[in-house]
Amino acid sequence: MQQTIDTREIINVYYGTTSGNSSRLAFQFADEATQHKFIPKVFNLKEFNPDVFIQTRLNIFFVSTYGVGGPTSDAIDFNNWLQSKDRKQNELQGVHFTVFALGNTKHEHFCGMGLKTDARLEELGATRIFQLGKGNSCDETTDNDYSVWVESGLFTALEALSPLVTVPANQVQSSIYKIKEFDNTDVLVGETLSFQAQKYKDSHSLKIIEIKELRKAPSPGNSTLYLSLESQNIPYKAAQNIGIYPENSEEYIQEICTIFNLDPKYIFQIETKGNHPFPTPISVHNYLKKYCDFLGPITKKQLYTLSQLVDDQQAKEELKFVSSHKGREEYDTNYLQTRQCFFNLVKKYNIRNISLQQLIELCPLISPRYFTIASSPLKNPNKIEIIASELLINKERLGLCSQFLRNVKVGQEIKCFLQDSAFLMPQNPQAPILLLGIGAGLAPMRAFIQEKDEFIEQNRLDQSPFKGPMTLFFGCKTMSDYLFKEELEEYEKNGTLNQLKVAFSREGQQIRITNFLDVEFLNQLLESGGVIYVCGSTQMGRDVQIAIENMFKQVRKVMPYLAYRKVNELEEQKIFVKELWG
Ligand SMILES: Cc1cc2nc3c(=O)[nH]c(=O)nc-3n(C[C@H](O)[C@H](O)[C@H](O)COP(=O)(O)O)c2cc1C
Repeated sequence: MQQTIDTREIINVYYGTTSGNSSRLAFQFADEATQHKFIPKVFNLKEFNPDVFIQTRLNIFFVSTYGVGGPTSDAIDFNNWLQSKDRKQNELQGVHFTVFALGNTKHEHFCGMGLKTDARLEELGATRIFQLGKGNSCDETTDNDYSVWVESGLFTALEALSPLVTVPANQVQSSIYKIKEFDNTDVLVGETLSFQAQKYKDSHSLKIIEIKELRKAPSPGNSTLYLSLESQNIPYKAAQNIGIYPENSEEYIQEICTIFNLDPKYIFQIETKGNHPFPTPISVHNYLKKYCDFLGPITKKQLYTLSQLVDDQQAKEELKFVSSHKGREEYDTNYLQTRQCFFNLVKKYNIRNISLQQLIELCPLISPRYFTIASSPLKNPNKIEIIASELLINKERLGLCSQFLRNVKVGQEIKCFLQDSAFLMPQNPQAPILLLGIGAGLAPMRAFIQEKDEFIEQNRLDQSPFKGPMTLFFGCKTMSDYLFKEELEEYEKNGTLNQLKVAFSREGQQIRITNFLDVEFLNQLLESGGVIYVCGSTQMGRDVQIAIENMFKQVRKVMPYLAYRKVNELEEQKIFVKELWG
């Protein structure tokens, strides 16, 4: 008898992102849609194809807002297409859509891009399936806002539009990818890669020319590496961002191969009707090394699959529960906050029956890790320098990138790409500059100092973007964490830095750099057209924000409720520039 299967329609899931929030939610939605028996297909908006869009009934958009209510760079072409005057009235009739808009209430045009997308789709005749959702990153509630939105009836609305149908099993692509052994006689046809895989393929391979430890007494999790990469004439800017693709270590690769009984030398190709997730033919070893993220935060799709495979009944129930919407709090507290990953759980539950094909469908691609370049191309035209602090997860294992960087060797090439950071040169070259950095947050500050120093060395200070006085306040725990001590002191001695102050938070008087931010000092700096650059932890960013608010309240007598807005205005005018993490 022919086997049948209950299924719903295809849903196209589009996302436009810069820092990954939209893509994370798009993939999370896809996992949840699969559990509701839909067939989701996720696309970055760079891959947006109007013909595919118009022919697909169900569409969901996850779009973030940047600039003045504008799109992310990967969504610019889509936005131009959608907003173009060439669009005809009712051109999108028959298309059904819903939008989840991402933004931050600290910005004036909160969720502007999502709002514009939602309104324009309706204007062109598309039918809204469900009301627009908004995710606010101000207090990091985006994920919760998403959950609340979904729970307010998104799947009920989708299911009402697309009832279950029973079809012969062979008509449904139960899996997006099919694995096929690579046969040398195969004629290779150029594959279309997914957006992320194409980005990886297009990235540079830069050779490591030097690696050294910057701390005097490093220990696991308390180590800061300096890496110098051959820039191969690739033009770069001081304090630009560099995205580095980490790779899994040989020990982990071997362990995964043993657990799932995979032959690392097996070479395979992928058959798919969609885009290829990574370039093939490829060996299992290279797939596991370069692409398979089995150490990242556990996804709901992975938890659901593990619940199907685990033998223990209690574990089965728990995994199923946390993969569902009802279990979202437990998922957050017990799995995300404790940094559980696929690799750990597979070992914990002794799960061995996962095929290569399932692994490819379950594990996302390894994503790039971003660093801010710590050198100036003017001083170092042939090399790009990076400072990388090690990350220890749960006090027991190094993060994927930390492991990768700890094991790389001089001469090895690493995959990376460059992109602009928030640290742009000041608009007014005469502006006094205040640089505030803690730990590896010294990177962009060092790049700017080097840039100024080189202009001075070349006797061209009049052409420099940093003609005004430059001050650096650097924060670290102890004297042994004082990065580039001699170099920074030399910059102060030769006058590149007009002032250098270092705050040791665990030594002597235990001070933080915010202790240096006297309200009168800040007022004077800003009155003389100064610019403040901050790089470090989110907590430090908040502390600096509070120090500036205090200046507005105490010196300029601004009403307390307006002080916060005043600091936001400084941010919008690029007078207060920050790049924060963690
Ligand atoms: C430079 C910059 C500009 C931003 N501009 C806006 C804005 O105009 N309106 C808004 O609502 N959010 C704005 N945001 C907030 C982002 O949209 C929000 O953090 C979002 O969650 C990022 O999503 P992503 O990780 O997918 O890129 C901005 C964020 C940055 C870093």
